[in-house]
Amino acid sequence: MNAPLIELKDVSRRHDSGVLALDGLDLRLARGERVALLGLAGSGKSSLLRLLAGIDRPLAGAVLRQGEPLRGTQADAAFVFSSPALMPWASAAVNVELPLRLQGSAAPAETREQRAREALAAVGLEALADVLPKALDESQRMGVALARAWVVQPALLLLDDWLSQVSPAARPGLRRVLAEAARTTAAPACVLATRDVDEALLHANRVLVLGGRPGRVLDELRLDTAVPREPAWLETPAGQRARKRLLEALSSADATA
Ligand SMILES: Nc1ncnc2c1ncn2[C@@H]1O[C@H](COP(=O)(O)OP(=O)(O)OP(=O)(O)O)[C@@H](O)[C@H]1O
Repeated sequence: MNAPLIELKDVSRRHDSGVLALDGLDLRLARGERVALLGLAGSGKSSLLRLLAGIDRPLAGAVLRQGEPLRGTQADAAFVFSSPALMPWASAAVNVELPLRLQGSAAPAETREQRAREALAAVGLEALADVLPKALDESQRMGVALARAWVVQPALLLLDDWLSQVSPAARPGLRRVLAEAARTTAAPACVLATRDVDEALLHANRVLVLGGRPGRVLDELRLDTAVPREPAWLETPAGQRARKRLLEALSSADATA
């Protein structure tokens, strides 16, 4: 059997402040897989994403990338946060190019720009490549942030609460943009951290409920239907059963925190 893209074995993570954020955590993540980390504030979701990206190191246990110990950050691991954090003075294309510049890409400027435009095309924003962020609406700005992650051709895409500050009406469109981008190129493994049960259910084939202090996996739910799911799926009997189970797991997390 092929090694998973990333594997965490009995991992714990202590922050420099002394806080033990995670303990005894196991996770195998396959290429192209869509996982949601669901948990209350402080349950360790972001800490786990940072371990997967190689930004932080575990206190104990192992983080393996295709069977080898992960050493430092990975050029093909990309984050999207709840704030798009675009440079206001730079066009969408220049914003999207930024990771290539930061990675010290040896590619000529024209190639970098071409890749930025391709990443914008992947999220349906090619026509806005030369536009400044202030001329974009909120979902276009988040689309540019997604393109900025896409430009590195990620094998691992880490979404840290990415839709929490987008208005509810704009969320289905952005989920579809992500799904469409993943269809047209090699789909990255995609890990979404969220406090929102419905967001987890619409995104993932596997939902891990994190909870307790330190954080650990309290429950794991596998879902077979294709993703992304439309919000109407939440009202089906399968959707309601899944939501009930996750809400119960979250309230037990609350009790153990
Ligand atoms: N850089 C840091 N330095 C010290 N402690 C931290 C740091 N980051 C997180 N923590 C602590 O680690 C624990 C887990 O935090 P983490 O941010 O991973 O949780 P989270 O589930 O992502 O929370 P949220 O939903 O609020 O983003 C918390 O107790 C938090 O205060």
